Amino acid sequence: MGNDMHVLVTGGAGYIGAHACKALKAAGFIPVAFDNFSTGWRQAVKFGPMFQGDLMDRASIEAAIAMYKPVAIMHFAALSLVGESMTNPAKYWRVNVNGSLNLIEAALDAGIKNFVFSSTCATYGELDGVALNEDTPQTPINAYGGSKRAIEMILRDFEKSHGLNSVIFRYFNVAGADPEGEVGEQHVPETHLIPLMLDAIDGKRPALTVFGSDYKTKDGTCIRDYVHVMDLVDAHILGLKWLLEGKESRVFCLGSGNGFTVREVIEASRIVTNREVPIIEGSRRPGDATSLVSGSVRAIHELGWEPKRSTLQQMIGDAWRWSKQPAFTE
Ligand SMILES: NC(=O)c1ccc[n+]([C@@H]2O[C@H](COP(=O)([O-])OP(=O)(O)OC[C@H]3O[C@@H](n4cnc5c(N)ncnc54)[C@H](O)[C@@H]3O)[C@@H](O)[C@H]2O)c1
Ligand SMILES: O=c1ccn([C@@H]2O[C@H](COP(=O)(O)OP(=O)(O)O[C@H]3O[C@H](CO)[C@H](O)[C@H](O)[C@H]3O)[C@@H](O)[C@H]2O)c(=O)[nH]1
Repeated sequence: MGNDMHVLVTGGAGYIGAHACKALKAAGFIPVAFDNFSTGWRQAVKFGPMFQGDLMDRASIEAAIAMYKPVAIMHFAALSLVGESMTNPAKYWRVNVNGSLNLIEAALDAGIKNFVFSSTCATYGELDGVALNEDTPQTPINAYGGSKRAIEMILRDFEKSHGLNSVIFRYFNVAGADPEGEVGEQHVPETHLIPLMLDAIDGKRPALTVFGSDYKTKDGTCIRDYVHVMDLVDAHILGLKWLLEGKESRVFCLGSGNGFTVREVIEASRIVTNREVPIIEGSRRPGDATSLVSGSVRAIHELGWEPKRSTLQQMIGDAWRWSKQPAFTE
């Protein structure tokens, strides 16, 4: 790839965006981390320029695009707490949808037509036990999933009207950290299962609360499909190249295809760390679907994606090593 191909990475200071910046640099691109640092970290911007801006401030997006003239946008920036989206849906519709609209319009005005977007399996909703793929109907049950579904629809409409090309990735549960330890997951507040579990093992939290033991699953706890963050960002490089080669807009699910209950993840963490996980049995968390597991092989067949690291053992092991490093402070 060209020497000076900039890619604007919104949310490039966040968990997945920072890993994507690392992968972009390794693939010969220059990742420009566009971020308002609401949940991201300046110290996670290590692989290219940093641009402080906000999706809600269209002028800041235009300024970043004018400065770097990116060949494409990778759009990670979003609010993504399912629980908060249930109590404050307006915030999710405003930031995720209006913010994305600002970004898409600014990109099109500057002649940028290549767009890689972070969507989610939370757009599917409660589809008990069905293996999910790109053709599964989307009926989100929380405002977070609803807002992501709306952005997917905007991208499709803008393709018809303005020739925008997009690769939409619907992620399952992203986990793990850069095995080389340069970046990793650090959310405040943390809501994700694996980092919370590791904190409980390490005594940084009193215990892990298991959200519901009365689901209709083999052990009563929710089933999720966990995918390693480095595998996930590998797919983004393939998706970017797909667009730069002029191929058609496409949706891809990114999951490992394996579903694990919360109790199975607890057991895997016990084995990886050789420590007990202190747990409390709690009630269900509003907005949680019973089971979300990918049944798709499209990314493997069409993009040539090879998820190599998405075993529970590797994801938990990499997250565990990351948790032992000094935390980001700014
Ligand atoms: N983590 C997962 O398991 C998962 C699963 C499915 C989809 N996703 C999606 O992937 C994307 C990245 O998730 P993450 O876990 O890295 O989240 P994150 O919170 O770590 O990163 C989001 C980044 O966007 C920035 N940001 C937020 N609002 C902004 C705004 N208005 N303007 C500019 N920057 C803003 C934050 O400061 C942060 O750096 C999100 O779109 C999320 O919905 C994540
Ligand atoms: O303290 C906890 C945290 C989580 N869980 C359970 O662990 C599983 C995983 O929960 P996470 O919060 O780690 O992730 P989600 O499944 O809620 O993920 C959702 O939110 C993510 C964004 O944060 C992604 O968008 C993803 O696609 C979407 O399904 C769920 O069954 C949840 O109930 C617990 O039991 N206790």
